[in-house]
Amino acid sequence: MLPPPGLSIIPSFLSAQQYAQLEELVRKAFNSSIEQRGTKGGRTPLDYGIRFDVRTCGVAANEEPIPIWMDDLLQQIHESTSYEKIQDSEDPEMAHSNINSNLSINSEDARPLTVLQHITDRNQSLLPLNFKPNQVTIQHYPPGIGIPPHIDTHSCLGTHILSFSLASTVNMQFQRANEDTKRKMFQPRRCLAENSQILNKGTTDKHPRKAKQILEIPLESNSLCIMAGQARYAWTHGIRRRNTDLTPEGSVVQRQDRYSITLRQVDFDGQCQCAYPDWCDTRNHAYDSSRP
Ligand SMILES: O=C(O)CCC(=O)C(=O)O
Ligand SMILES: [Fe+2]
Repeated sequence: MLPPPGLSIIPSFLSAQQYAQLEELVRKAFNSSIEQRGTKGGRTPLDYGIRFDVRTCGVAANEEPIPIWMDDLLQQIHESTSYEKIQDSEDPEMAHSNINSNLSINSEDARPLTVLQHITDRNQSLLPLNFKPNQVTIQHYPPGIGIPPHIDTHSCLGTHILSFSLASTVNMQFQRANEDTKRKMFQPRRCLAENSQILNKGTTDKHPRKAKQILEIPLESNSLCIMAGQARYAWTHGIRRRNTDLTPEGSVVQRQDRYSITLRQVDFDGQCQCAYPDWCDTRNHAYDSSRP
């Protein structure tokens, strides 16, 4: 099983100094925030630029601008657009098609796969030239906490979803969307599973669901994960609620406090043009994005 076309993971994204500075400021933002909106299934989100509500999957205005201390990260992301062959980037799946790997089928209790060494060719464009995130969410995941499998809302959240990881490595799971995904996505509260998931203390599922083809990929600190194409529109991503993960070599690692910075380009009137109508709220009229 290959990783979803359109997925890129860039390790050591910032210089060591820039990374250390950013991690300190992210921790500080949580400690000093007077405006914490409570936790979402154990995660604490802080939104900048525009507010994204993971429960309704909608966006709303937000007074808090993207802080200037994120400038190094934004600048480095901007530089990721300036690789050559920009003109080829219209089809993000092509731009990412050479994630070359020896990946194999993975089930929930198998070892995770790694794509950290499968970096997109630097001669390919990772992001469109006009990519400019206007919505940033920082999340804190204490050990044992995850995020249910989901596809970021098609209509309002743009063609590329970025996630920068800090502090702890965590395994992210990717799965091709299916009927079950559709049912969950277009029900009144898409992330209903959030609070009903059982905290799994083990490294792997006690009762792995058979035939579930799930790719598990470690996201190391200071790595940038870019989801485009199928990875963004037609595969779910999520993090299981557990205290430990397996490395690709099979060792058990204890999770630490993890932070992530998700960056998106929001279009309030967005009409998604993707090729995956099954998972698309623009095409699926049962979905009402104005729902509270
Ligand atoms: O924490 C992460 O790396 C991903 C977060 C995410 O998928 C989301 O907020 O939509
Ligand atoms: Fe997401």
